[in-house]
Amino acid sequence: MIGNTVIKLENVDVYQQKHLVLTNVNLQIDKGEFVFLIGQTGSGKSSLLKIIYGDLHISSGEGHAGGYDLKKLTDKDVPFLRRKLGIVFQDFQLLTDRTVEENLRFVMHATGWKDKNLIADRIKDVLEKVGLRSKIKKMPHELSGGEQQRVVIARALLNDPEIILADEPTGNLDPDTSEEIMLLLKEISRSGTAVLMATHDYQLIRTFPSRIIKCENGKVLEDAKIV
Ligand SMILES: Nc1ncnc2c1ncn2[C@@H]1O[C@H](COP(=O)(O)OP(=O)(O)OP(=O)(O)O)[C@@H](O)[C@H]1O
Repeated sequence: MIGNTVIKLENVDVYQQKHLVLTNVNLQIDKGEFVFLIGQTGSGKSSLLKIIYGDLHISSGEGHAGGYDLKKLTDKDVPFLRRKLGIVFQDFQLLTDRTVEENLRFVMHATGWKDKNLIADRIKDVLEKVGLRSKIKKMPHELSGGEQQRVVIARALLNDPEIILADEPTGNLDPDTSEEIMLLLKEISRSGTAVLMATHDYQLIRTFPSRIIKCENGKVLEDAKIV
């Protein structure tokens, strides 16, 4: 984090291969902010998130995320950058052959945690935060879709990230469960972790008014309105 700023992109062009997806992107997200990211299919939302988590490189412009200079990012830096970013994507699902606790422990080992007691405490901590302390020994298939998504959010919180990047986190959930997940993400942002959430769910945006940015015609627009 630089000052209170978690993400800062200045005049960034976003390419997928040779295809220019977004031009001259300027974006700042501060500690604890909640931001919706909207735009039609193919407008560049995922590409924008990929720039932030180091999956696409910045060729022109300047970018910082989680204290890293994205332009100077090396392959070795990427796992460390991702510890500063909690990633909640539909394709980062739980491992189906192990319990909630084992899923969380797996990530902790992969991100360098060694002390058994600290690991156990942290797992309890994040499950408490998402209201699933009692489900620690359950297998993913024993949980509802909303509960599974809460575990995914708990997993994203393990390394105390500066921001959660969420790509359609309510995409597979019914309206009531979607609202519960939104309430949780809002609460997380209030406690200081910023949230950037890509969504197509305008009803959810109406229910939880927040800053909205929009990918449209190759640009990222601020103060977007939904109709
Ligand atoms: N790996 C890739 N190689 C080449 N072009 C790509 C690649 N991934 C995406 N694109 C192109 O980049 C553009 C932006 O795609 P992106 O996935 O960022 O859109 P999106 O707004 O996230 O869409 P959705 O809402 O469907 O997830 C599209 O034109 C897409 O075809």
